[in-house]
Amino acid sequence: MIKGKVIKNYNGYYYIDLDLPESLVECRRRGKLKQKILVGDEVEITVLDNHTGVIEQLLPRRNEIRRPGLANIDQMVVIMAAQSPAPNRFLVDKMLMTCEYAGIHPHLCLNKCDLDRTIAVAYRDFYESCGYKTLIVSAQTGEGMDELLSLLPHKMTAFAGPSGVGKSSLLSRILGRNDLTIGCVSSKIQRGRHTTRHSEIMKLDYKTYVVDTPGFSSLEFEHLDPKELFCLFPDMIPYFGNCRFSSCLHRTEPDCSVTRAVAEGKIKKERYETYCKVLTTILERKR
Ligand SMILES: Nc1nc2c(ncn2[C@@H]2O[C@H](COP(=O)(O)OP(=O)(O)OP(=O)(O)O)[C@@H](O)[C@H]2O)c(=O)[nH]1
Ligand SMILES: [Zn+2]
Repeated sequence: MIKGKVIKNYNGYYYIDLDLPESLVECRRRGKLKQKILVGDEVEITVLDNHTGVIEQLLPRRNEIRRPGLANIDQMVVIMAAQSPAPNRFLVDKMLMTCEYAGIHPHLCLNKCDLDRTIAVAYRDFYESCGYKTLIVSAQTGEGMDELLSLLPHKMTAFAGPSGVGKSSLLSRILGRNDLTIGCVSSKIQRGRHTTRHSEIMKLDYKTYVVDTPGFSSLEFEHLDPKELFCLFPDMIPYFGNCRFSSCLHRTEPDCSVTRAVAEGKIKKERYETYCKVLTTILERKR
C-alpha cells in the first residue's frame, strides 16, 4: 500500500496525491471503510493501474474543520482587508478563536494595504502584540507577497476571511507564481458567488498545499464549556489560574487575576471585551 493525501472529493471519487511526479490517483473507497473521508486526509491506497486505485485505510487526523470539511490543516491565514470591507476586530478575534479551538495555528493577513496603510499597521501592531504573526499585503500591487509565500513551504495552508477581502486575488497571485504539478487550475477559484463550493487543495510544490475555505466563518461557541473559553485566548492564558475562586469566569468575581491584568494593561481591553461578549452568549444559550 502507498500513502497519499486526499486533495479533492468529487462525485464519490477521491483524488489522491502521492507526492511523486505525475502521481494523481483517482480512487474509490473500500466498502468496509466506514469513516468519513475529508479533503486533506492522509490515506493508504492500493494502486490498480496507472491512475486509479482504492482507499484502504484512513490515517489519524491532526485536526479538522466542519464547514467546509477539511482535515490536517497546518496553518490558517485569516485574511481581512484594510478597507472595503472595513476590518472588524470582533470578527478577527472570533476567527482566531475558531482556529485555536480546532487546534490550527492561525496567522493574520491584512490585504488591500494600498487602500489604507494606517489601519493595516494598527491591526498588525495590535495582533502582533497578542502573539499572532500579522502580514500586510496587497494582492493588487504585490506588496508583502514574498513574506506570505515564505510561510507556505512544506505545509498545508488554508485561507479564510469574509467575502470581498481578496482571498481569490491572493490565491491567484500565489498560484500564478508557481507551477502547479497537478491538474488544478487557478480559474477554479474564480467561481461565482452562488455556485456550490467544494474544497479543493492546490499543490504548489513538494508537500506544499494551499486551500481556500469558502464558508469558513467563526464557530458558534454555544457548545463550549464557559470555563474552556479562556484557552482560546493565548495572550490571556499567562494571567489565568490565580483567581480566588476556582470557578471564576473573570467578570465580576472578587480577587480575579484576569481582571487585575486587564486593569494593569497586561491584557488588552479589546481582547478581554471579546472574551466577555462571547462568554455572555454562551451563558445565555445554556439557560
Ligand atoms: N485595492 C485593492 N483591491 C483588491 C485587492 N485585493 C483584491 N481586491 C479587489 O477586491 C475585490 C474582491 O476580491 P476577491 O479576490 O474576489 O475577494 P474574495 O475574498 O475572494 O471574495 P469572495 O469570493 O466573495 O469570498 C475585487 O474587486 C478585487 O479586485 C488589493 O490588494 N487592493
Ligand atoms: Zn478570574
